[in-house]
Amino acid sequence: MENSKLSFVAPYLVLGSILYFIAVVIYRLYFSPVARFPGSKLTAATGWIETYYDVFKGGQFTFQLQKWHEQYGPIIRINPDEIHVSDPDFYDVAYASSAPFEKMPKWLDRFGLPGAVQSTVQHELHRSRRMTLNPHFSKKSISNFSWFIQQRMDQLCDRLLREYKGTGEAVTLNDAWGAVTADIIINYCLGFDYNFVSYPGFVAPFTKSLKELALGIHVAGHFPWFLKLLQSSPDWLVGLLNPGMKPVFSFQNEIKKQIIKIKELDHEKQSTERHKTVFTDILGSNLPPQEKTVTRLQQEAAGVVGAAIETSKTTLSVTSFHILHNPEILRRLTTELREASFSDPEKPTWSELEQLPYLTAVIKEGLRLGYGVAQRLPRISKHKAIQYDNYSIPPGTPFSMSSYIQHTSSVFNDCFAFNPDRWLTTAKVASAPGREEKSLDRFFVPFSKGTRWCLGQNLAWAQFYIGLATLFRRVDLELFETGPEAVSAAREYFVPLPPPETKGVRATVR
Ligand code: HEM
Repeated sequence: MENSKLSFVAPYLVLGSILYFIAVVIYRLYFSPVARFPGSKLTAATGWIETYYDVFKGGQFTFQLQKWHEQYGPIIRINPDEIHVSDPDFYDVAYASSAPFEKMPKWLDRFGLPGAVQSTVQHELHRSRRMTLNPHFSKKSISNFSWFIQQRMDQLCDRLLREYKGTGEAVTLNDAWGAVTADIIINYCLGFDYNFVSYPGFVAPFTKSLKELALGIHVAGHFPWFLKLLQSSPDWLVGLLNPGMKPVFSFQNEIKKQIIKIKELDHEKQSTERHKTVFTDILGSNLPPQEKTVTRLQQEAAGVVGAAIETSKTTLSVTSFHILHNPEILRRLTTELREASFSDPEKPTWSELEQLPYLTAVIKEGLRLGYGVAQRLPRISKHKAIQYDNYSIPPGTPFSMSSYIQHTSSVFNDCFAFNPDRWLTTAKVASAPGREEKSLDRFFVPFSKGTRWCLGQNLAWAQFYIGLATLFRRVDLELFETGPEAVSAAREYFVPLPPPETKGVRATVR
């Protein structure tokens, strides 16, 4: 009896689903507010195309966007809901500093950190969170901490000279930079010193786990239920299934302990701490109590640390590769560093290093070809349409641009070549014939622009100046079995990654 009921209903269910699917596709293709935007009909009809390129083809959606732009023009629809623009001049509109743009609600949970500043959807909530954090990342605040960056770089160079010099053994610079960067950011934000720089081969289980986490970003973005399932499972079970995640759990537990400890200190003691952590700032702010819960603080801290490590590590590795791969660049850089006069010749300050034109140009070129966050950065204008050429992007529609596509656009002549000299001329460029000519800096967007631009860029700049100057002043490195593919952007997992078979930027010490 039950069986015959089921066999009666089943065909109607199947037919109903097919009709629903057809109706959705017809709506998306012909009646959606973004139906008239150019682009592939297939990706306009279903979000599975994005999932296919991101998850099943391994971080290929960003590169597919570029191919679609070549085919359909500068403004395209990239999935049923979202518009992508490839026009260097539009960046100042899409990421305008005066615009109260929001982020996409569907990405709120993809890092598993919905309480973190970078996940925040609403403009006002983001503003209050960001204003609390801003002073901690001001230039003055970072300058006061630059002694630690120098100290950690000296420790790294001492080890390279003591353990690697003349041995022929190669060091993987990605790991070395990962260790330094993680030490710096964790100490600066949380007040712990893990001393990853002292680990064998500079490989710490924690930084290894972060790499693995990055590889999960597309699965978490496209299948949020999977992340929720992992988060609701006990740590011991996830650790059993994926032992690589254990260091992340213990890091999160330590953050929790630290927050509880700081919460227990009274106000006076908090403000006299030797080095103030981000928690001290948030707890001492006038944010409402729901913003000061242990869970929210834990997510904010993990978010800041996560945002810092992979981006800085990639940029420093890419820059180091290009310096070592181009003898003329290495020669000019080391000559400038040797001939400059510093108040303390052994330890130039960040502000003294900023005055060096060639070092600055090398860092900028490293940031350009490191792409920072290679994935597109969607924004939503809630109430006002955004105009691009003859197209009006309706309010509530996500629109995005990508640093990868911006930095490989025609404004950067021979865009894949590492050419610091492009930053040394004052010549202006136009993104197309007849358009306004602007300085190249206007097209430089590794930290994005607008209200959501990188919170940690002062710390990033300080690390790059002090880090690269110390390494290339003190250590004579030579690339070891490393070609350009080791720093090529072959996959996009939020940050750009080289092909999986590459072994990183390896070098011996002469
Ligand atoms: C090479 C180094 C870095 C690059 C290229 C970079 C790039 C970026 C970009 C493009 C964004 C915007 C992301 C978005 O719109 O979703 C961003 C945001 C952010 N970055 Fe960085 N970043 C770097 C280093 C750092 C460091 C060292 C820190 C930590 C101190 C940091 C913390 C953050 C945070 C917290 C946000 C979110 C800001 C917000 O939503 O208001 N970043 N970063």
